[in-house]
Amino acid sequence: MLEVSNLSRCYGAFKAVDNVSFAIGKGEIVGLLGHNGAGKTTIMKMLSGYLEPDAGGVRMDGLDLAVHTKRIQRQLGYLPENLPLYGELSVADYLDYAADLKGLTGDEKRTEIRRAIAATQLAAKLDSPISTLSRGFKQRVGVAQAILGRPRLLILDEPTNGLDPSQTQQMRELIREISREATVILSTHILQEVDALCDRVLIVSAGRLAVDERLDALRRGNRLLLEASAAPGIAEIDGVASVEDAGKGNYCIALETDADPRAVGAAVASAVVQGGGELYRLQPEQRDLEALFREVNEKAAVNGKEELSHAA
Ligand SMILES: Nc1ncnc2c1ncn2[C@@H]1O[C@H](COP(=O)(O)OP(=O)(O)OP(=O)(O)O)[C@@H](O)[C@H]1O
Repeated sequence: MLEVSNLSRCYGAFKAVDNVSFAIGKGEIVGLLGHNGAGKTTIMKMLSGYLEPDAGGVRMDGLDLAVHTKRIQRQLGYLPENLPLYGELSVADYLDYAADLKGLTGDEKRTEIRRAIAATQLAAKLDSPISTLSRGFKQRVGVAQAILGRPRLLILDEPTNGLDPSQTQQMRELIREISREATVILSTHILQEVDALCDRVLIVSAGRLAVDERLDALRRGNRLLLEASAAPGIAEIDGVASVEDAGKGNYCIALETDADPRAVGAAVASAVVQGGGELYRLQPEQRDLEALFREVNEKAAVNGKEELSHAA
């Protein structure tokens, strides 16, 4: 549904997004995770057509966003990080204005506004000026404008930013509800948010895409750690994506997405033994989002130091 190819964007000489590619299918909830300044907002702005990439492109259902900008924007909803809400407008007036901006008219406009109000439970606040709303309600107004027109792709930048725990819970339920009809990309730097909501995680580090992984695969464990005297022919085993030789008889075996770790483990064990080698250890690697995130950041820190020493 959404194809992002080699997206890059600089601010002056600084490269904020560097050659990012991924594809997202219909109905997925994808978390875009990364430290402050990693490039999440810049990517989302480019996905929504509000910022032009310097290189690369975005396609939705095969259509190029740079060419069919308006047509694609009508099918997407965007909650920016700092949504400019007009404080003096009432919630009802603001949503009316937002619906106009989306090109909604007549009955469709009325139906859509009603639907967005019901989905975000804003009925009690319709006449309240936005400036008088709590942070949580302002965020709901932001989501309400984003879902007007039943977007097929919803892009939410930090949707629970500044919300208290109960508002956060309500927002997560709302996002789950919305995802029944739409593909959702949400950016956050909160790991639990991704764990609680998403099917898949993209981790951005220093503008680059460091990880693109399904959370069920991550939980199931998609790597095997092998310690053996030799690892003959392991890379050719069905279900093995790659084998990294970590030295001293240690190998890290990455599995293909749909591979069964038990079946691949059994095949690896036989390959070692039948090849005349000795098997010392074979186990699935236990990883969770936190470990993965830590790994990415450690790698980024090492790369950063190397780049600095090259520059010196
Ligand atoms: N308009 C701009 N001009 C110059 N630099 C910018 C601009 N917008 C973003 N940057 C820089 O680009 C980098 C990526 O910023 P971006 O806002 O995309 O990161 P982020 O991952 O969304 O961060 P956060 O989690 O803090 O919102 C940062 O170093 C930021 O300072």
